[in-house]
Amino acid sequence: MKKKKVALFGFGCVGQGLYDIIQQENNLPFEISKICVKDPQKKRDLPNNIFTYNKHEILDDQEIDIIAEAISDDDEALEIARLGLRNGKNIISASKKMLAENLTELIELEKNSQGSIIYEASVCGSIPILRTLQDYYKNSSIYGLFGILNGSSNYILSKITGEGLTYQVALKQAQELGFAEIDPSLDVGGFDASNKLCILARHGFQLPLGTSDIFQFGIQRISEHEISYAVKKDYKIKQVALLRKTTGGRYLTMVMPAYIQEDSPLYQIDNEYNGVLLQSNFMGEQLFTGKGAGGHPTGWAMFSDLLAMTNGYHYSYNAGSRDDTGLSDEDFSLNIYLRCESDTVLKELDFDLLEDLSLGTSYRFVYGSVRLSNLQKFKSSEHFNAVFLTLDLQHLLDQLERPSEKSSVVNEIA
Ligand SMILES: NC(=O)C1=CN([C@@H]2O[C@H](COP(=O)(O)OP(=O)(O)OC[C@H]3O[C@@H](n4cnc5c(N)ncnc54)[C@H](OP(=O)(O)O)[C@@H]3O)[C@@H](O)[C@H]2O)C=CC1
Ligand SMILES: N[C@@H](CC=O)C(=O)O
Repeated sequence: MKKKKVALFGFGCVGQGLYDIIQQENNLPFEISKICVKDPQKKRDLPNNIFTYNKHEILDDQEIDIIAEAISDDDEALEIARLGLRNGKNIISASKKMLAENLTELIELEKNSQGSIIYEASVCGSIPILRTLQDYYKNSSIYGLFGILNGSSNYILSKITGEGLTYQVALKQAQELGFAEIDPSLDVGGFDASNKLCILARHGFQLPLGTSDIFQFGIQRISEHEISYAVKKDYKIKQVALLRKTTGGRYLTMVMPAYIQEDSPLYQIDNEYNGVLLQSNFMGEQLFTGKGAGGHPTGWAMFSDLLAMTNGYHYSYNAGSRDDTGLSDEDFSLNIYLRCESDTVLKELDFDLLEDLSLGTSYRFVYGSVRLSNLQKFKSSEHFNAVFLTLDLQHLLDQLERPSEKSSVVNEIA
C-alpha cells in the first residue's frame, strides 16, 4: 500500500520528539516528506533538502496528505490550520493556545473540508485524554473535571517544595528540559492550563469556553512563606484546574494554586506529570496521569494521532454543543490562604477570617472564606498585591449540585 506523506511544521522540542519516535518504528503507513521550520541559519542534524522555510511548499503540495504542526508561533499555526483545512489536508496540532482561541472557527472550517483536525498533543502531553473523552466517555454524563494541566508549573512547584530549589532555578530547568512555553508566563500565570481547560471543556462538556471565562490565578507570587507553610503541614502546592457542574446544568471553572493534602489523588503527581480526574455518573471517578510536557511524551501523542488519522479517525463534536459559555452566574464562597500587607485588603475582600497565621510577622497571612466575585474583582484591581491559594476545595464543591443519590459517585477530590 502506498504510504501517506506527512509534512512536519516545527523541529523543536516536540517536532524532534515526534521525528525520533517515527525513526524508531517500523512498517508505518506514513513517511515524513518535508519539514518546515523558521530559521535558515540554525544547524540541524538532518540533510538540508528535507527542510523548507516556505509553508506554501507544503500547503500547496497535492502529494502531502497530513500536516503535523508543532510550532511556537500561534498566528502562523492558525494560518497553517486554516489553509490546510481549506486545501483538504488532514492536520494534527500541538498548539493549544491557537486551538483554544480558535476552535469554533476551525470546527466550522473542518465541516466544509475534505480534511480534519485532531490535537491530542495539545492537552496534557502523553495522556490520551481527548481520545478518552471522545470515544470512551461519549454520551456519558460527566459532571466534573479536576486536575493538573501544566507540566512546567508542576515541575517548578515540585522542585521548590520538595528539593528546596529557588523559583528562578526551577523555572530555568523547566525551560532547559523543553517543558516551558517560549513565553513561560503562559505556564506560571495559569494561561496554558486555561487553554487546555477550554479544549477539554469542548470535548468533555460541549462548552465553547474562552480563557477569559475562566477564573484564573498564577503561581508567580508564591514565596518562601507559602512554601514553608506547605512543608510544615506536609501539604504540596499544585496549580489546579477545575470545571464542575453547578445547579441547573451550568458550570463553574477556575485555574489557581492550591494546597493539596496527602489524601488527594493529585498529591503524588509531581514534576512534569499531569493528572486529570474525571467525575461522571455511572463510572464515578477516574484519574488519568502521565507526563504532561516534553519532546518524547508529546511527540508520542502526535505519533498516535498520526496512526489514528491514517485509519480515518476524526473527532465528532457533540451536536448538543451550546452557543453560550454555559457558565453559572451564581456566586460561591471559596476557602483560601491569603498573604497580604494590610488589613485593608481583608476589609475590601469582605474576608471571613477563620484562622490568623501571621504569628507576629510584618504581613498578614490568614485563612478564611471569600466570595469568588470579590476575589475576582480584587485580583483585577490596579493595586492588587497579594497571594492566595485555596485549600479546602471541598467547601466549594459542597455548594454545587451533587450527582443523583442513585449513583455511586464519590465527591471527595481535594
Ligand atoms: N514543549 C512541550 O512539552 C509541549 C509543547 N506544545 C506546543 O507545541 C508547540 C511547539 O512547542 P516546542 O516544540 O516546545 O517549541 P520549540 O521552541 O522547541 O520549537 C518551535 C519550532 O517551531 C518552529 N517555528 C517557529 N515559528 C515558525 C514559523 N513561523 N514557521 C515555521 N516554523 C516555525 C521553530 O523553527 P526553528 O527551528 O527554525 O527555530 C522550531 O522548530 C507549541 O505550540 C507548544 O505550545 C504542546 C505540548 C507540549
Ligand atoms: N508548557 C506546557 C507544555 C505542554 O503542554 C506545560 O508545561 O505543560
